[in-house]
Amino acid sequence: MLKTQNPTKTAAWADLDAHFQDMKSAQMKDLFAKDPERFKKFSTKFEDILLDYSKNIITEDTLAKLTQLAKETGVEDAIQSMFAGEKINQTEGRSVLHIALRNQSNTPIMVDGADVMPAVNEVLAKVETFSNRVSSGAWKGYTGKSITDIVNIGIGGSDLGPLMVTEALKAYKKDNLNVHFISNVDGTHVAEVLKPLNPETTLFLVASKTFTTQETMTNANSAKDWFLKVAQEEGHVAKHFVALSTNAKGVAAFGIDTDNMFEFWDWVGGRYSLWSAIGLSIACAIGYDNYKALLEGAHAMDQHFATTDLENNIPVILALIGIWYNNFFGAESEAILPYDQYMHRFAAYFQQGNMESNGKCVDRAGKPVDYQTGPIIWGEPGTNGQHAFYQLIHQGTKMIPCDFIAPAISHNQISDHHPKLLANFFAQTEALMTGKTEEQVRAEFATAGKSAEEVEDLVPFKIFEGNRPTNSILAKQITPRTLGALIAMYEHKIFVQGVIWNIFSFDQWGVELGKQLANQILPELNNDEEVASHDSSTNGLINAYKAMR
Ligand SMILES: O=P(O)(O)OC[C@H]1O[C@@](O)(CO)[C@@H](O)[C@@H]1O
Repeated sequence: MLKTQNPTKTAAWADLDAHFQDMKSAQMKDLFAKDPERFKKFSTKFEDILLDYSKNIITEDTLAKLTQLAKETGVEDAIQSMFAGEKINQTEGRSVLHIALRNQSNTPIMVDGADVMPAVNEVLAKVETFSNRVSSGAWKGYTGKSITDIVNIGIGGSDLGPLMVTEALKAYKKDNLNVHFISNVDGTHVAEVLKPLNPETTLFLVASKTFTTQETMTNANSAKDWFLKVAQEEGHVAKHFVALSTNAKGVAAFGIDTDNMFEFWDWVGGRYSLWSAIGLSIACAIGYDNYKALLEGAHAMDQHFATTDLENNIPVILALIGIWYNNFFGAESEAILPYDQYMHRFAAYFQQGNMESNGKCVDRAGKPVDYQTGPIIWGEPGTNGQHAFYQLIHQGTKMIPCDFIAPAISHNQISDHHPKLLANFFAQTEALMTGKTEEQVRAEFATAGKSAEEVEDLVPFKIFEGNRPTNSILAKQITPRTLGALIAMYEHKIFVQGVIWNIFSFDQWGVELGKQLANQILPELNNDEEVASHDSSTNGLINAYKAMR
């Protein structure tokens, strides 16, 4: 069980509050000027990943006080509890063991007195066999043809992870296989994905932990109708549909042979499930060996997280810096900005990972919190973001802590593209930290031959206050191992923040009400009668819809 401790009642929090009074006007430029060793002190390496957290409004004293907060809120014990398989997902009575899915050391991990590793390894072996058969062409469809297209049907954690990883590792994709993703219940998504495909050579992975999710089951049934319209016989379904789920009964009821089911367990959270059978599309797309390397990278980060003291623990450092801005500077969002087009879904993945984990307002004692918890996560690849929202990050009224991520080596070495990308990667965090003073603006105008009178009115708009915090994560290259480590790093950052905020990070009750009301409204849409069972807005909208269709 996790310790229940209101963080704001700790001595460390009071100490941080006082410290913040000194730091709120601190300028990073001054901190760098005072300490030429600053980069060395506030950067660290993990394998081929360099984390530079020196462009933050922190001192060694800040980090010491934040680390004390982690100690007083039980982070060290919480880490051990998670790795020991304790049921820390308390409201659902479950362990939280995505770390077991990638436990390449194969050390026993106990749940209810049984080691889960044999079952984990059995499913991994099945994933290996299956993905090798599909990617080698040995798996044949009902007309004897090899599979050319894989369609993952899932949503949330049963979509975002496989999608993000197969995009991020597209450089490793098998040439003979295309992978597609259907998630939205909007008929457009299934229609557009299936349009170019051939039922004879298409394999569907129905990915759903519960096998009850409305969008996924609707899309899966439409896909099955599309397939049977050509294949005709129900018996052919077995060669073209597999299920990734914890719910064998639901899988059988849908009409998928449970021999074609890849199971996982209730101690795998949906948003932490890409390491489980939900990752089957990844293994098919990039090959099992690369999928294993992804797991190995995450495992290496797990071992760092579980064995490194708080002061040098990378997920802990990132978590504490995030809390510093979220709870003391009042920052309400964080941007993840990968300077790598393949990583274009990385921020979206952590919208669920972070916001579904820590978007909570009730603490572990069941009491409403009176402090900020999870931030809003957003972001787009660089350099595109620079031409979209960096204006606000540089000169807006909001502090937006940003994580800049870039590979030193691109998978696509075309002329001088990558050096230009990296120049922007380096320049943006420098600009956000240093800004541009009024004197510098005036000097630039003077150098351009502009008289003071000419430009007087423009000067205020060209000033950059700077002092905008960023982390820089420079990886040698985005390989399966590196990506696995990066994902695990952020997973553990989220975990640490949830522990400190005294919330439960592994349930998601907040997604239930909308579904419940949608199920009540759905039958009301199946007739032309006027509805009056809701508020006037919802009634008005539904009735207007009925009048339009
Ligand atoms: O994998 P499944 O059971 O279909 O759930 C899909 C997604 O739906 C949720 O919103 C929970 O209902 C996410 O937590 C989850 O990843």
